Amino acid sequence: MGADPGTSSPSPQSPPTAASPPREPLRGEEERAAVKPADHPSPSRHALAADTSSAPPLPSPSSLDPMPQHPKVSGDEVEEEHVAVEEVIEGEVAAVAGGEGEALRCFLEEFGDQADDCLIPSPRLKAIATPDRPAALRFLGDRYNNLMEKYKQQVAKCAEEFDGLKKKYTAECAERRRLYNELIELRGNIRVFCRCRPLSTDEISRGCSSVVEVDPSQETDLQYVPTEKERKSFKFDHVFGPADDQEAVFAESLPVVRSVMDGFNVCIFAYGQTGTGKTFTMEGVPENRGVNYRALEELFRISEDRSSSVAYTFCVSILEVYNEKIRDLLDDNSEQTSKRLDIKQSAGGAQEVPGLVEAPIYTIDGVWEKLKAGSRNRSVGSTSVNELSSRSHSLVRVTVTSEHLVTGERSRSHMWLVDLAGSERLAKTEVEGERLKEAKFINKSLSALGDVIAALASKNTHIPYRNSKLTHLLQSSLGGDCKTLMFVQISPSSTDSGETLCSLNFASRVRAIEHGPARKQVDPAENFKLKQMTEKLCHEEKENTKLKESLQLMQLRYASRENVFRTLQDKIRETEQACKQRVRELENELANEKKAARDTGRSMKPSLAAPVRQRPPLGPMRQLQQPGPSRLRFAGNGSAQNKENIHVMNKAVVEKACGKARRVSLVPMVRQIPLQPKRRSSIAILPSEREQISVFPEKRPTSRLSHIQMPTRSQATYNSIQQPAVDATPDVRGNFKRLEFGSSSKFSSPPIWKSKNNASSGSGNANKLCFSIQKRVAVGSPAQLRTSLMSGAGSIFDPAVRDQILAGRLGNAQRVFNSKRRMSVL
Ligand SMILES: Nc1ncnc2c1ncn2[C@@H]1O[C@H](COP(=O)(O)OP(=O)(O)OP(=O)(O)O)[C@@H](O)[C@H]1O
Repeated sequence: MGADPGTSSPSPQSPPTAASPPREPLRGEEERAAVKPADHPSPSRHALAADTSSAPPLPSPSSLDPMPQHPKVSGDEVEEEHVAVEEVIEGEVAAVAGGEGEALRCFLEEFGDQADDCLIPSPRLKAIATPDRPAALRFLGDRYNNLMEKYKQQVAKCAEEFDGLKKKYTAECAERRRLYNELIELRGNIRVFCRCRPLSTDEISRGCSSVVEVDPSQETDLQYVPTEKERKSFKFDHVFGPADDQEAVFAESLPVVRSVMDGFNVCIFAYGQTGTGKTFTMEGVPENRGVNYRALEELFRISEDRSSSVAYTFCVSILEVYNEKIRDLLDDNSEQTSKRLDIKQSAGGAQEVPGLVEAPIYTIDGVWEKLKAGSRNRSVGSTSVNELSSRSHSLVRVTVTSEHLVTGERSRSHMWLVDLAGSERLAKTEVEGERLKEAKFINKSLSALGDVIAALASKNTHIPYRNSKLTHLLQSSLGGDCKTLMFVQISPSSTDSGETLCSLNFASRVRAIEHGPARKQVDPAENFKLKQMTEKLCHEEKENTKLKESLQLMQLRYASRENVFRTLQDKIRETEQACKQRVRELENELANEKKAARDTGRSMKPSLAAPVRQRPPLGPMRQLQQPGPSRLRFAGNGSAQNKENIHVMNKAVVEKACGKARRVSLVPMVRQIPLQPKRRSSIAILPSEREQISVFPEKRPTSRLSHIQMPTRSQATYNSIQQPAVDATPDVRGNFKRLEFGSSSKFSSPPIWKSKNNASSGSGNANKLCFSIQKRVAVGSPAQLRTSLMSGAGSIFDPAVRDQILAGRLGNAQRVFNSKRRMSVL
C-alpha cells in the first residue's frame, strides 16, 4: 500500500491546522522527536521510503549523526563512514518499520479500553500515519458497529418502556377518571355553589349594607344576616364571596365540566334574582370571561391532551326560551318567524330540538365567535333593576362526541350552560306591558323549575318536566343520570334581602336532591349496534345450547352403542373360545374312539381259518356304556360327536347335546364284521300306524313316526343338534324321555352312515347293521312293546326283559344278524 502524496492528513510532525487545536504530542511521537528531530530527507531515505511505502517520512540521516564533519577524510574513512551511515539508516528504517504502528498502538491503547461511547477526537485519528489508518478505521468501524448495536438495543428497550408507560398512563387516566367520577358522585351529582356579587356603586351610594357574611376560611358556609336577630346560616358545596374572581369560580367548576369529556351529561346553570350576576358568571365580559367560554376552552385543552387515544368533536347550539318559545340564537334569520322550534324526544330518550343549528367548532376562537353571536341575538331589555336585564333563559348546548382510538368506544354527551332569566318581584321592578308579560313567563318557568327540583328532592315518581319549555329542555340534564351544577347568585344588598333569602332557600332545596349515580351516555348509533349485537349473541347462544344438547344426546347414544358392541364382542369371543374348546375335545374324543375302534377291531378279529360254526355264539345284546365307534347313538349324542355333522354349533347347544346325551349300544363288537360298504340291510319291522301312535301319543297321525331321525341318502345326518334327540335310556324312574323326531325318510330304509371321507369301513357297516337291529329292538312286537315301553318296570331296559327280548322275541333279528355276519365273513 503506497502512501498517497496528495493526502492532506498531516504527518505527526506537521503543525496543527487552524481547524484542529494544538495538541500534546503522543508518546511515540515524543520518542521519535527526541531521537530524530529531522527535516532534510536524503535521496537514500526517499528511496527507502519508496520501498518501505508504509514508513512515515524519515528524518535526515545527518540529523541522526551527531558527529561533526571533518574537513579532510581519507577514502577508506569515507567509505567506512558511508557504511556506518547506511547501517544507521537501515537501523533507523527498521526501527521505524517496527514502530510504524506506534501511533496506532497508542491510539488503540488510549481508546481501546475506554467505553464505546467515548469521544475520539479527529486530530488523534489524523495523527496516525497513513498506512496505519485502515487499521484505525477498522477499529473505529468496529466500535461504530458496536455502538450502533448498543444504541439499537437501547432504542428497542426505550420503545418497550415507552409502550409500558403508555399503557400505564392510559390505565392511570382511566383510574383517575373513575376516581374523579366517584368523588363527584360522593360530593353529589347536583352541586350547588353560591356566589355573592359585590355591592354595586349605586348600592353603596344609596347606603345599602351587606346582609351576607362570607368567611374565606369556611368555603361552604354562608351567613345570612339581615339583622343580628335573623342570622341564618346556609351550607353549599362552595361559597364565593365578592372577592372571588371568575377564575376561582371556574376552578371549582372544572370537575363537572370535565365529566362531559368522559361521556356524562352535564348541566351548569345560574339562578338568582335579576341583576345578581348570572350573566356575569356564565358569559362574563370580554376581559373577564365566564364559565361558558372557560368550559369550552377546557374541553379543547382536554381534547388536545387525549388526542393520542380519543378523538373528540364539538358542536355548539345556542337557544333561548323567550315567553315560552324556543329561539335559535345561531340562526341568521333573526326574525325566525317561519321557524318554529319544538322539543321532541329522540329514540335514545334525550330531548332534541329538530331544526336547531348545531355549529361544529374546531378552535376556541370559533367558540368565542359563536358565543358572542348568541349573546348578541339574545333578548335583553332594561328594567329598573338591571339596565341590560336578560328577558329570556339562555341555553348553550355543547355536544361532545368521542371515539376511543384503541377500544373504538363511542359516546355522545351534552353540556348545558344555562343563564336563567332573573326572578323578580313584579312590584319591585315596576314593569308593565311587554316587560310584564316577559316577567310573568320568566317567573312561571322558574316556578316550574322549582317544582321539578322539589319533585326530584322528594323523589316523586312523577317529575313535571313538561310544565315549561325550560324544564322540558333540561329534562335529561336534571334527572338522575347527569351531573348538575347550580350557581345561586345573590345580592349582598340589604335592599334585596328578601329575594336573597328566597334564592338561598331554593338553592338549599336543590342541594337536598339526592341523585343516583350518573350514567355514561352512549352514542345512539352505537347503542343500536350494541342492541343488534346483543340480539345476535342471544340467538347464537340459543343455537349453541341446542347444539350442545344434541351433541350430548349423540354422545349418550354413542356410549350406549359402544357398550352393546363391547358386550357383543365379549360374547362372540366367549362363544368362539367355547366352540374351539369343544371342537378340540370332540376331535380328541373322536381320535380316541377311532383308536379304540382300531385296537378293538384288531383284538376281536375272528380267525378266518376256524369254522364259522365253532365260533362262540353271540352273547346277549347288552347296553354298553363304553365308548367306541360301534356304539349306536341316538339323535343328539351322536351328532354332537360327529364332527362332519356339526354345521352350526354354539356353546349352549353343544353343552346340552353333549353333556346330557346318553349312549346306548346294544350290539357288542359288531364292527369287526366286514360288510360291503354300499350294501344296506334293514331287518327292522315297520310298526303299524296304530302302534306308532300308541307309543308316541303326542305325535300326530299325519307326521311320520320314526324313533330315529332319518337322514337323506345323500348325507346321513344321523341326528341333528337342532332336533331334540331320542333318548333310549330311561330316566331314574325308568321312564323314557319324550322323544321328538324330525322328518325322516322311510323307516324301512336305514340311514347310511357316512363318514367324513366317505370311506367304507367295517365299523360303519357294523353301525348300520346295529342300527337296523336297534330299530327292531326299539319297536319290537307291538303288543308287548307297548306295555314294556309304557311301564318303567317291564321296559326293555329292564335287564331281564331285555335278555328275554334279545333271546326270544328278537331271535329273528339275531338270526338274521348272524346269518348276515356269516355271509360277510364268508
Ligand atoms: N361578581 C361580580 N363582580 C363584579 N361585578 C359583577 C359581579 N356580578 C355581577 N356584576 C355586575 O353586576 C351587573 C349585573 O350583572 P348581570 O347582568 O350579570 O346580572 P344578571 O343576574 O344576569 O341580571 P339579569 O337577570 O337581569 O340578566 C353587571 O354590571 C355585572 O358586571
